[in-house]
Amino acid sequence: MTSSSEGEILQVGQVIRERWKIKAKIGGGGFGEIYEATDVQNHHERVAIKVESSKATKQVLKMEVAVLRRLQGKKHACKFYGCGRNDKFNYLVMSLQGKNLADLRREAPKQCFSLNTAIRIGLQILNGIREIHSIGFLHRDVKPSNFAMGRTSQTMRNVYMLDFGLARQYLNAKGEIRSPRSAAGFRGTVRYAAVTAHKNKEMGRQDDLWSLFYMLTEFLQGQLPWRKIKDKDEVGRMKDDVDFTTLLEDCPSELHLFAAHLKTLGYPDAPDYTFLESLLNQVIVKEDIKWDDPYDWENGYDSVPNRSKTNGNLSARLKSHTTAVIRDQRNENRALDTQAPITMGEDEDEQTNGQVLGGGFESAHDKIEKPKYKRHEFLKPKYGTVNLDVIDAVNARFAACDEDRNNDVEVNFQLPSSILKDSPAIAKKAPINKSITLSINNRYNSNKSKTNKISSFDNTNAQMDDNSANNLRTAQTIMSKWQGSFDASCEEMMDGPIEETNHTRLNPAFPVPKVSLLSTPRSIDSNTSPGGGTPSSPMNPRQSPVQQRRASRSDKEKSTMHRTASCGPPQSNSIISHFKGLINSFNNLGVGSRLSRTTSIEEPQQQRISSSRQFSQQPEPDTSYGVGGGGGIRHSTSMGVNSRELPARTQKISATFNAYESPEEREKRRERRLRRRSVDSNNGKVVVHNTSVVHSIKPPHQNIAANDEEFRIPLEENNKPLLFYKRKRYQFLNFPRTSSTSKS
Ligand SMILES: Nc1ncnc2c1ncn2[C@@H]1O[C@H](COP(=O)(O)OP(=O)(O)OP(=O)(O)O)[C@@H](O)[C@H]1O
Repeated sequence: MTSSSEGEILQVGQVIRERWKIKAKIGGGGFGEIYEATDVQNHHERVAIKVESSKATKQVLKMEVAVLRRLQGKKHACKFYGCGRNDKFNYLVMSLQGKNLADLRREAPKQCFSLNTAIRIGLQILNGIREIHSIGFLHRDVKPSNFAMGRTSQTMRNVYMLDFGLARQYLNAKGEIRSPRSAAGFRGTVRYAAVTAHKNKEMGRQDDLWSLFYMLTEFLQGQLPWRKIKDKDEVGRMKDDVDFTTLLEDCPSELHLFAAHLKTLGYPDAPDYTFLESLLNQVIVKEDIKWDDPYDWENGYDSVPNRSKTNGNLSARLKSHTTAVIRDQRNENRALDTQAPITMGEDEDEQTNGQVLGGGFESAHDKIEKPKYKRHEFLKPKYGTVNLDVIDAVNARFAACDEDRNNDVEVNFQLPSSILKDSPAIAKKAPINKSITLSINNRYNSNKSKTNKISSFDNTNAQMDDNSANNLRTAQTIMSKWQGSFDASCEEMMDGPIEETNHTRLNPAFPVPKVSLLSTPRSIDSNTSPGGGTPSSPMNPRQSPVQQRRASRSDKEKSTMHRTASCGPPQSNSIISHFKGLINSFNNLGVGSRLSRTTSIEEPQQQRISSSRQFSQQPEPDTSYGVGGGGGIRHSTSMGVNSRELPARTQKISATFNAYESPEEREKRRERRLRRRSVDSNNGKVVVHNTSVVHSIKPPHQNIAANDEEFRIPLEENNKPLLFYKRKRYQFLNFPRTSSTSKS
């Protein structure tokens, strides 16, 4: 134990909330500091207090509190006594436990436990993991230092699970498995993390159990082959290619079966905890282990065999195999990397080298070397180097942010008759109105049910998707890939109540039968332009690097997406352009553009009529916005299709956004737009009516690539390419930390 000193969050003798008096610092991990304290209001009961600085970039204590509260009453959870915050720190008060398993193993002469101890401890950990899974969470940092033995005579043989700072909810409020993100940052501790984590994939329940498997192996063998290896990716490759026969040499054969079961499990699969438990129980029976036997540390490690010696150097024996694999796979595995900063928990005892660290604290060296999680920053990509998986992860984040917010946007697309003619499937689905409704942000909930609220979880960092049924997962994933473009700012969503404003909820002007549109730009690209990069694609000339990467994804990747093209046959380029234009417009809105936009796309012969009827802006006094001073205009708000007044052949997409814009800004924008359009204007193809721009659409059979400009709804006022918006959207992820609130 170390006493707290200057520079640490709490000082010895300090009393928190007139109740908990700090006695000593007993631990300090990557995310906080642990102190022993006494409860001066309750017979000086000894408690543990975990604190994190309120200025810490990683605020994990709220998650810890949320999980620990839900675990109350479970056998392997500490008692929760209270929590709170002040301007300096956040704290969590819980029951004080004894030594953690990492320390206990290090104290053993050969850094390993007897089979007797390892299996019984393993069984308890298995049950602890089962408990946290039963409340809908993954631990994601299962490792020896996150399990401690009880401290009192009643609890000293019980294992307690600690540290829920990296926990993640895998069930939604309906008890359904949340859709996996196709990319997730590395979470956990390199030595014990499952291969899934190394691959930046969404972790499932089986991954906590893989960590238990590595723990058990280390308990028995005294080391893991990748113990000395710092490189996360290399460790991941070693785990992926490990020879289990060598790894589990001299271990009970049941451990092979343990691993074999885990290998059969994917993200959504429920592990067979009972089977795994029975495997460990078989060892207990086979080895005649008694539950009352002392644990190794209780009898001074007398019963610990010299396993490490009989096993020789496990790392060395496995090394030649894995090195060869590493060389072969190095390039291939680079594809697993995301551009986002990868952070990781570090090996807990890499520096111990077989020695026991006093009190089990991290050395200063550990602390310097230990990379810190950047929980909210890991998705922030470098400009221009975003890969698709990161985009998917971002979209998942956005999905998490829009929980129960009324920010859904619905757009009705009136399809050009030429397309309907070419696409009987669409025509069949929307026989009367020839419309497609695209629900934006209301992802996965085509029935618009909003029952996925997880109301009791407002005050934590948990990320919750409101995605629902498993059988919709494919569609959900697809929708998220596209619809992420429409999400509003996380900042806005996370920072307290949202007023439902017109610009966050746009209703269709005329409700029409809804048809889900599940084909993504990616699949559209592949349909219309195999390879995604042919010059004939109308999108191609302006494809951002992200789009190009998207288009050039390998066939293998594409096939694993199980894309659903519910719109039937490949669609005409013009409708794709319409959608893309709308996406771009929404992007503008999403990044907080103050532009007012009234845009119409319609057939040439109708453009003047419709523009005058439909798209004239409706100035209103600038009273309700109260920003930007007087003289601003609040524009009308509507989005949808209105073809009632128009002749039957007119097909149009209209989008009018409600946003503030001063007259000067509007005028400047108009001038810029005119400059941009001057060429086309000369051909009479673009008509500027008032402040509305009406673009003519060429019939699909014409060479639209050459006239791509015509098909684009104006983008941002500086006409930056799409990537600009993508980048802006990522910036939302860097939202300022919301201040935590006391839960006590
Ligand atoms: N309730 C407790 N009783 C006794 N010791 C505790 C308790 N909670 C934590 N500790 C000790 O503090 C150490 C670090 O705790 P914890 O894992 O919660 O912090 P952390 O900052 O998340 O650490 P890391 O990043 O290394 O996982 C534990 O290994 C354990 O030894």
